[in-house]
Amino acid sequence: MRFYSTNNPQVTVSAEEALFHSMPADKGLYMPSSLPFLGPSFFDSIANQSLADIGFAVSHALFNGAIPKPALEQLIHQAFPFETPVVELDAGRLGVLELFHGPSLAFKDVGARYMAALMSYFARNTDKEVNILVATSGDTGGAVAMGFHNVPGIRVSILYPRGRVSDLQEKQLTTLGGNVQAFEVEGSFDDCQSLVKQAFVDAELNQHLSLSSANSINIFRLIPQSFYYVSAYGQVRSYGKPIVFSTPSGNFGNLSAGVLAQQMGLPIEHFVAATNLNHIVPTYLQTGLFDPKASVATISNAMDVGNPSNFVRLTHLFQNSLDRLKQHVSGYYFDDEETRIGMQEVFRQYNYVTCPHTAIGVLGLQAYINTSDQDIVGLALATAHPSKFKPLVEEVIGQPIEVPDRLAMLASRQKHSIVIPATYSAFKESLLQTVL
Ligand SMILES: N[C@@H](CCOP(=O)(O)O)C(=O)O
Repeated sequence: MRFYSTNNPQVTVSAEEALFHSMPADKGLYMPSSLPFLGPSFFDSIANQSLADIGFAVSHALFNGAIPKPALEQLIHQAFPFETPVVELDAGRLGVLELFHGPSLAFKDVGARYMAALMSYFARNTDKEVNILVATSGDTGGAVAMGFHNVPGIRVSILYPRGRVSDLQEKQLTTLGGNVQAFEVEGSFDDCQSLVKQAFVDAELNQHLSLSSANSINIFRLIPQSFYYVSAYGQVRSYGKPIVFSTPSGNFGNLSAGVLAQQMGLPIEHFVAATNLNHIVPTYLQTGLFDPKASVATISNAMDVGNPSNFVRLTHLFQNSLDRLKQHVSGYYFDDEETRIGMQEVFRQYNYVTCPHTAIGVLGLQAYINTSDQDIVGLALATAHPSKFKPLVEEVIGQPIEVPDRLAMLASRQKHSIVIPATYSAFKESLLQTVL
């Protein structure tokens, strides 16, 4: 499997290089040079297996022997000791795909743990330290912190926007210690993401440090996210209806992963791109104008992204054709008041508690269903456990909710962060001081 840069399709690199270097020097993003069409019969044969078995079967087809089968099988089973169950809200019509059963209680565990396993495999014979930089608006940071905590030869630096993540999300980023450190940036998520991207193309910094990313700019964060679309298909295909996924979106990695699965031959009828007021992609789908903006703070903070990294991948996946993109993806967006009402309605109608992001996924799906005359099974991706947003969720639904022990125990832990202004010079200086 080789990967090209979206800025220069002529130059390709190996899987190992795309994994460790994350971003090409020309500032594009890596994409698979050729995606194997595995076909519906391949997916039918694996779709009812565990997430780990699905991950192994798809990875084996993609790596095509580059990682020996027993090693691949072992590393993927270590990465995925959890499942991604579908919970039906209205049987055969509407459900949620729960992606929050991993250690950090968010869908990002799937990509982060797969990357950590692959990096450990490829780095097993070197003593070079890899520095992972990651920008987070809430969920990626916690998953990466846990996925890479105590992984030998790896240091993790997490950048997050001060005051713009939930309390428990912040504890996940700032309390592990060891090889994980957190930079609390006086700015927005977009500032954090821009600092990380500048670091990757800073020749001087790259002389001192071997840098890699665990954000969705790294194609190996996205590939494993395609596995749970396969698992979902297996759980609802017996209805024999077209399947529509509604993906709550910020950086658009999750939706791009679904499109990768679709293009490998997984029968997916349509996608809904559901966002909060950071509606750059739904607006693009309406107007054809891609107009990134400074992000707006919302109650669905993990989706507060004003310049979605993976937009370029989405356009490449549809050969830069807006019409093709629109055939497969519809966009909807919702403000905070609509999100709150959505959370209340899902709780009232189905006795199911959602986080604000998942509620936006359900709202997007309902909006799509209202415009479609097809009889479909709609699945909204439940991206995070509601307890990560406990005070908000309890206030909105008017009831206390339970917090899983692994999250509750963080509340009393001491936060450690390095506060920096949102300037590249401050970040670079601080990074060099702490990791060299
Ligand atoms: N929604 C993310 C923002 C970073 O996105 P990523 O998919 O590129 O890691 C978060 O929760 O941090």
